[in-house]
Amino acid sequence: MNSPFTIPGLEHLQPSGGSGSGEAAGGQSRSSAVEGGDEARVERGPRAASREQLLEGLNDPQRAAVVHEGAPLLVVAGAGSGKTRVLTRRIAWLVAERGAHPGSILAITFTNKAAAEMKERVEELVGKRARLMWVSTFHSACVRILRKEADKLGYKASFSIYDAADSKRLMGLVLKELELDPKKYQPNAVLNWISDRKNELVDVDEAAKQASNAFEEAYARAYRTYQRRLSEANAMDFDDLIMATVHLFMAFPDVRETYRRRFRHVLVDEYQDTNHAQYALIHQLCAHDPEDDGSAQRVAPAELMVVGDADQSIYAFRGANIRNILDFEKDFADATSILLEQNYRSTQTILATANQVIGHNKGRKPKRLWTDAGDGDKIVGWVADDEHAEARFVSDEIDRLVDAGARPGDVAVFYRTNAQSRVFEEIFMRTGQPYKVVGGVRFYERKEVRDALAYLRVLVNPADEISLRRILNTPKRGIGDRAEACVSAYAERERITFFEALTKAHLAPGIATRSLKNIQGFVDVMTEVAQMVEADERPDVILETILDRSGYLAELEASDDPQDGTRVENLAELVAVAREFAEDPQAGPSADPTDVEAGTVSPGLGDFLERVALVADSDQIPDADDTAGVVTLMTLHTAKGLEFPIVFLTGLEDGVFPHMRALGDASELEEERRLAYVGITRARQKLYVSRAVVRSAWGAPSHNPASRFIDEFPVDLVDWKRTAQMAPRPRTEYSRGASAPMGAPTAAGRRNFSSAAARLDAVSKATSAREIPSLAPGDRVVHDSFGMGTVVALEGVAEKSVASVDFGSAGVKRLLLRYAPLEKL
Ligand SMILES: Nc1ncnc2c1ncn2[C@@H]1O[C@H](COP(=O)(O)OP(=O)(O)OP(=O)(O)O)[C@@H](O)[C@H]1O
Ligand SMILES: [Mg+2]
Repeated sequence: MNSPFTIPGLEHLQPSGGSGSGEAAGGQSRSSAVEGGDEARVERGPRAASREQLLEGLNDPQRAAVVHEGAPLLVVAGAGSGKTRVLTRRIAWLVAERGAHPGSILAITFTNKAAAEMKERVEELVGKRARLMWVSTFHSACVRILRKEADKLGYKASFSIYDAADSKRLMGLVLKELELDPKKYQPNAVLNWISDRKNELVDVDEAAKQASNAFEEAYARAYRTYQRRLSEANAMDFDDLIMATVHLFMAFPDVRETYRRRFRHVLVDEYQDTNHAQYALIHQLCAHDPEDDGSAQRVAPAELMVVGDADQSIYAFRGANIRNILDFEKDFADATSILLEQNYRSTQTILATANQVIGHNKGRKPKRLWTDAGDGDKIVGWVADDEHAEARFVSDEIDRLVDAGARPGDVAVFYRTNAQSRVFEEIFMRTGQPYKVVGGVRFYERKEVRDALAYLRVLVNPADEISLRRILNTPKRGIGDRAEACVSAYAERERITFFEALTKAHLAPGIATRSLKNIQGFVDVMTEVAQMVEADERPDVILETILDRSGYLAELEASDDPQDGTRVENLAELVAVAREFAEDPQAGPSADPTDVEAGTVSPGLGDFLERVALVADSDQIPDADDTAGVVTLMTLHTAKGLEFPIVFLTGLEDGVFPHMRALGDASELEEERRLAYVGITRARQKLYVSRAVVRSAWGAPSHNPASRFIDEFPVDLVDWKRTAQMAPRPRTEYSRGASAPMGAPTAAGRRNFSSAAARLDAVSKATSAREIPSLAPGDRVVHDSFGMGTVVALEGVAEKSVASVDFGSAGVKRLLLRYAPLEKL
């Protein structure tokens, strides 16, 4: 079956195929989060690679990094210089040549997807025992530690992991409890503030001390209450995972000692994007122990290797601290650095452009990054009238490239913000070009999926109040807000959890008899199914049982709303995900070798929930083998670490990229420029840059001047195939704003305004009731989420017309035409 982690409705857009070559001159190649390349030549199977094979295809400094022993090692180098390749080979080298036990290796990657690929490569080199390594993101590694040690922090091992939506709900409750005006204190703003504190390891008490005005005091109070409620719910948010692990090590030196004894080798990719908390964690494991006066039997610190590129630091907004890489030699005694200077990814043209752009950032260490891949093609520039014309250009150009022998899987389209994918999706749907949006609408964010997961979480952790309240009256079972409030008040008074209060609801004052009966029914079902969890029943079986026993499925099935049909299918998909997990815990992109594989424990519901909780945006990158026929769309942030033969860098406009927010801020502008550097250096052979003169953002069309980054491109390396139509000044078009006079719309501009107005109109129609298209069986249609389909049947009349449409692998859907975002082709 398809990967369970793809978005239902888009799976049909994944033909198969794929080949690889790590050599830029090697023609067709696939995208890869780590390295494609000559790894493919290394024999698969249990036989370990020879010493020569482990060092094959590495240059001298790369080899030096692989075989380095002892002191902390920093590999700094520009994009595409083989940092990730070196890290991967070093792991294999440690196991194969230095006799390191795989279980003594902790390797940190930025995404679960990258971790899975890295593990696979190492396994190819050293065989199955590679599975005992910890190759994971910071978050996954911390979860594994915390599951074992949770009790020391006052948590149960079954703690829930709250994602952004859960945290927001909880913050809503917190703000209410503290009677903070929701207009002044937005949940997201408070959460961001708290996240910043956690990334800096500032705990609740410290934050309260630091607060210097009434606003901050209120934030600090919200932080305190939020943490209290998280811990009452036996839950942690994402930032807690790291902070709690650091605090654990600080508070329990013996625990830290255990992990220092265990991890003899720590390796970190993308080190430039670590934040302070992550840095502290590495420090705990790898720095000399300041309390070690030689008297106690302390363990020597682990061998540490970090690789990174300060020019690619793009997560400052999430607390990443570029100083971590700049100060490495200060932070770790007797550290060594190795520089890599040869780029193996891109042509000279692409590299020169990237180097020149990033050269505009101040206070960076200049780097010499060179390639012997040859000049390659010039960069192609295109100025479109509006964003639709830009998308058309990209689409036409892809057609042309494919006719000339390229595969759609070789192509990536990048943009600054998620919302920009929409126009590209529209045109690809029209032309029938299969595509994949990485990090778009997420399967796990759909309501029904979240509801189902909330049920499971409560079964594992009844203290999880947010999940419990979510499902208490979903489906509707006659437990109203009033009853919920009574239970909540009772819980607070008795200092018991919300679930316990439910079991004793008859003792809580003010609840109507009918509500009591309904509460009892709910508690009975949960208690009964929880016994299956106790008995270690398979996650898929538990899921099916609870969907059935809770009445959730029945309610959807009885509904006339065609959307509910889709919901049932999504739940079926979730059951399939759980089944696949039960049968093969290694499956899925965030696979992590746990004790499960060691054969000690069978994969339980808790393991399944953990897997699901840790699936990050970027994990929707399809497997290389699935992507040969699929164009990849993604934001620049998601593109980090990847490579593609052909790249379209779109929306190069001031206010779009660089982002509006950064225009007035020198340091944010530098971060945007690093993002541009990341984008340009993803391209191996061919780079396109484009911009739109008029763009409708949030519905209102605006004239955006050309991105200032375009000014920074070497003029002679860009071949402008089309320049702005309205300002025919070919010699000045590189300069910012020259082609798009503000406030002076030309005829073309006005046309765009009116077409934008028409689109707006269409949008507002689409969100309310819409005109019912006249359809006949056999008609081709396109749906906003399911893509292209064929009408197979029609029923009902006028307002009640329902069409059954076959959307290929997304299945046949019944859609109420009055509301469905459906267009006849
Ligand atoms: N010595 C080498 N010979 C041939 N190809 C190489 C060599 N080193 C790296 N490569 C190839 O160059 C490409 C870039 O390597 P890699 O992804 O490891 O670079 P990176 O430094 O991690 O890049 P980024 O900064 O973008 O993360 C890959 O296709 C890799 O297989
Ligand atoms: Mg890399």
